[in-house]
Order: sequence, then C-alpha cells, then structure tokens
Amino acid sequence: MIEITQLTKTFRKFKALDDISLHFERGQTISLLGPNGSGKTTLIKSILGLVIPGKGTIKINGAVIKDQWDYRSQIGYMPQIGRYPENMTIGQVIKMLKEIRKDCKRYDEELIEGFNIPAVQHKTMRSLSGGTRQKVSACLAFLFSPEIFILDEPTAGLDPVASELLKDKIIKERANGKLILITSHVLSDLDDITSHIVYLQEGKLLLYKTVEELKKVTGQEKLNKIIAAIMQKNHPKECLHYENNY
Ligand SMILES: Nc1ncnc2c1ncn2[C@@H]1O[C@H](COP(=O)(O)OP(=O)(O)OP(=O)(O)O)[C@@H](O)[C@H]1O
Repeated sequence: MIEITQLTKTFRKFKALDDISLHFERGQTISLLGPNGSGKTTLIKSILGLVIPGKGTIKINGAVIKDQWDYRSQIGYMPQIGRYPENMTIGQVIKMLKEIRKDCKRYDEELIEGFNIPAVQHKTMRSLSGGTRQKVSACLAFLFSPEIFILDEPTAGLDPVASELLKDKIIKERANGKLILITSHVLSDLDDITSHIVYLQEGKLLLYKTVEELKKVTGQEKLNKIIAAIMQKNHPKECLHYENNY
C-alpha cells in the first residue's frame, strides 16, 4: 500500500532521513518510534508530500506520489498541533471541510458522536482547550473514511476516556483493513494497538518488525520494556537487523 524506497532527506548538510526503505500494507498499525529528532515527522511529512525528499521514491497503491496531490484524499492526517481558522466555530470548520470534500461517499462521524462534539460545536477554535482541539483533529482525520491514517502523537493531551475511545477506533479501523501510522512517545498508549514497530535513529532505520516477533526475542510484553531491552547495550543483536518481515 505504501512503498518507500531508499528515501533520503537532507536539510542543508544534515541527513534527517538516510536511505530508508519500508513497505506498509493494509491491516497494519505501524508505530514509528525513535528519539527526538530521529526523523519520524520528516518521514510522515514525506508521505504527505509536505517535505520533498532529495532521493528515493514513495509509492502509494503503486503510484509514485511525487508532484501528485489527489492521493492525499486517501489519507486522514492528525497533526501534532492542529491549525485551524481560529475565529471559526467547530461546527463551521466541519461544515467547511465537508463542502470542500463533497466527493466523499461516506462520512464517518463515530468520533464526532463519541467525543460529544455537537455539545461544543458553537465554540470558536481559539477558545478550545488543548484536549478539545485534539479531539477535533481526530474527528477530522476520520471524517472522510480514508484508507490510510497518519496520526502524529494522537493521544497527547486527551483525557483517559477520550484516549481509550480513540484507541478503540484505531483498532476498529485496522480490523476494517485500513493502514495506520502512529507516532507517540507514550509507549503505553501504543501497547494494545500496534502490529509493527519501525524504529528510527539519527535518520536511519534501525528496525522494522512485528510486535509479536519482538515480544519473542526480548521476552517482554509491554512496548516500553521491549524498546528498553532492544536499546540496552547487551541487546539481542538479531533485533537490530532490518528485515522486511511484514
Ligand atoms: N525544516 C527543517 N529544517 C532544518 N532541519 C530540520 C527541518 N525539519 C526537521 N529538521 C531536522 O531533522 C531532524 C529530524 O526531525 P524530525 O522532526 O523528523 O524528528 P522527530 O523524530 O519527529 O522528532 P520528535 O520526536 O522530537 O518529534 C531534526 O534534527 C530536525 O532538527
């Protein structure tokens, strides 16, 4: 579904992404992990066409995305910080986007209802708390029933009830055959939803493996323990070899 080949992105002389090759398929929930500055957002933005890589290609459903725009309608993107027209109400923003996306055949309003957005839809974007803004971003990412979700720190700022609701929705969409890419530094939030882990470090791909395999290799159940085991100096060496084992 998404095929990334030898992707390299350089900012001046600094390599933010260094020869990254990855292949993601339907029904996977990929957690993109790595320390601050390791290239996660640059990778996401490259897939979204917001960053133009210097080398390499990205294909979505077999088509190279370079200089293309239409493919983006297949992606529901939840940015780390959602930016909206601040003087518009939530209701107006949703209505405006529905008008722009008239082509959409099926609106998915499950999160709008789950988060009880109708009760606050008269509020202007500028007046929203961080968590409510995050809920609006989540609602918009799911609203147009896309095939691919790119969720950048989706649970940041959400209360536990909202966070669980969003995680349940992610699990449901994966079961529906959607592809979901998530970044988060809160590994406990990823425990129940992740099928595969991509770990980046200094722009390089350190590993891409299924969670099941990593559980076996490390003997750990929780993602934070798995990652800690892998990153320890005496990590099992076989964990650090990149394999396309999706
Ligand atoms: N527009 C830019 N100009 C220059 N350098 C950039 C730019 N965007 C990103 N970088 C650099 O590229 C590197 C990777 O950044 P990126 O935002 O992809 O990291 P990240 O893994 O998402 O980090 P975090 O976990 O902090 O969100 C960082 O060193 C960052 O400073």
